[in-house]
Amino acid sequence: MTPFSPVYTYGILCGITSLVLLHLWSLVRFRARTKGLPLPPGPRRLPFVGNLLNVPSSWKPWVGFRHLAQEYGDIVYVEVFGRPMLILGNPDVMLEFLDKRSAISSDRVPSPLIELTGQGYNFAFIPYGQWWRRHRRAFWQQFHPGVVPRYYHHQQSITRDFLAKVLHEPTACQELIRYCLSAVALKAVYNSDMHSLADPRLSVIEDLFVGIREVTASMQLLLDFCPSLQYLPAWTPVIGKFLKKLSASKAPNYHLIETEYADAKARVESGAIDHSVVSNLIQKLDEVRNKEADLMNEEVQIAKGVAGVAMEGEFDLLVTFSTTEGFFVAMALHPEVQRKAQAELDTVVGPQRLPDFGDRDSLVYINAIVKESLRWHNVVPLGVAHKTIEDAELRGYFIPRETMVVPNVWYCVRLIAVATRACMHDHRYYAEPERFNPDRFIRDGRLHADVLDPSNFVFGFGRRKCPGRHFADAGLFILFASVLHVFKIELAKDASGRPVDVKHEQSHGFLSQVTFACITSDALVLTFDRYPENFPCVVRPRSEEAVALIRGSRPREGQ
Ligand code: HEM
Repeated sequence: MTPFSPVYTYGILCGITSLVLLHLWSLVRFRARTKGLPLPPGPRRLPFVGNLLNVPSSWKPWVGFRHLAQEYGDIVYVEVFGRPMLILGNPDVMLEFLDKRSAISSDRVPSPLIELTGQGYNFAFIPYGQWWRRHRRAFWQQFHPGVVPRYYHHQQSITRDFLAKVLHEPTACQELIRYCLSAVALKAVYNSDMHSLADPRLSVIEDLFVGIREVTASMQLLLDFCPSLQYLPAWTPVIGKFLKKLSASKAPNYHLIETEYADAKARVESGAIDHSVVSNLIQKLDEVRNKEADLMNEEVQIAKGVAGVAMEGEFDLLVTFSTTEGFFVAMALHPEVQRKAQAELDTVVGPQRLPDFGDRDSLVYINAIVKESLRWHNVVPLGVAHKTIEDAELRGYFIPRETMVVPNVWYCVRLIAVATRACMHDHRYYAEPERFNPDRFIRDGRLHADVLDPSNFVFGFGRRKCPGRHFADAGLFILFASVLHVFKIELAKDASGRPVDVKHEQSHGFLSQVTFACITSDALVLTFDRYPENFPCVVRPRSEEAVALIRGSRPREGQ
């Protein structure tokens, strides 16, 4: 058969006709699905790659997404390699689609990143369905608002231990924050103690962070849209190095979960009684022990996974850590906020004791600082993407099933937190969001219900909303109140004794950490890093009474 033979030509024509018919047929089917509704507005799509070139892949993609929103509106539709994506840029539309209609918008986009970072056990990334529901239920039973007070004691005593350690070693403040949060999680989840920075589990946790810190939104999108890239060899420029770093987290991750679970199980089986998350889960296994073996195996898997997520689902710890780090930087940059907080603490708590959870309702300004910290340094600027499970209509637009939904939380939090929703349209407020200003949440000496709460956005949406939020919020409260009660947080000094000039920034990763440019007096940029060794804050005790208070506070159990 030559290239010009009739059979050859006929074959080609048949092929082209079939492709055209297939395309027309899928168009007709798509039209039938849309019921005449248009897709949401968005940039023009190119053949095959779609909007690949329009999806922001540069520094801080949430800024790029905001530009798309400014051009196309609150609901922007793009497609990359035929896969649909919706970008929501307005708080009302986020709540409408992801909260109120969460029955259809709570799926996850399968991503190669999950296995690559050793997060296969993490139900945060499991598709919406029965398996996810069983994990979520088991997790919620250990972390709903009714049971979180069970952990207050650990959160409080480990925070006090943190104060003593910072007093002793103020230059290690940043590492001690990581220690404090990891120790609380370890105690609450496995009833296991962590006593110092030398604990080897801390470096395991640090290794976990290495992988996730590498995940930028653009890399995530690239891998999500072209999963086969994960099989590229390690020597491949850029992607190979990225993949290698990700996989460094995998082994330590599983090791930590398995070892801690086995230790906790041995304790439970020896009859020791504690109320840690994992022992509660193991005790619950008794309910299914005599039923089918498969069911039992599944329940063990769920218990391990739930404990693993609560302990170091690398995401949670890093988010809480970055929020706390942002708080320290905010305090150093805003001494007036510190003074106000300390005046409140002096009045409500007084110099004779440290704050505790019983003070929470009276510490209005501290509560506002917690809210403002969550808003100001918004660690998950694009939330965690959801996916739709069926075709939907949103404000007159057709949203196809399997659309990835990205809420640009950074944009909405930056805008709304200045005051009420109406202020989103008020240009006078647009300059304000960069300022750390807890007063924006207070009216007449109380937290004001009309001011939109950042928790409604930074913890995500609907059925996927962060189930660890009450635990995280309690931990942030006790840590911030205790630190401010006894310490002054100041900017570090340069060699000539002048405070370094610090500019707060957000890193461009999926989890956006605190970065800062420290500028010396001769205007030389010292550091501009995501995780600099040079924490630009110095922490010192407020007074001799504060030192006595820290030293006299109750030591932790087991010490
Ligand atoms: C400041 C601290 C925290 C922030 C800002 C935060 C934020 C988030 C966000 C944005 C999501 C995704 C929600 C969505 O898909 O719409 C999430 C999910 C999740 N978070 Fe948190 N989180 C924090 C702390 C924690 C802590 C301490 C824990 C564990 C004790 C935790 C456990 C989880 C879990 C298990 C999920 C997955 C939920 C699911 O997919 O069903 N988080 N979090």
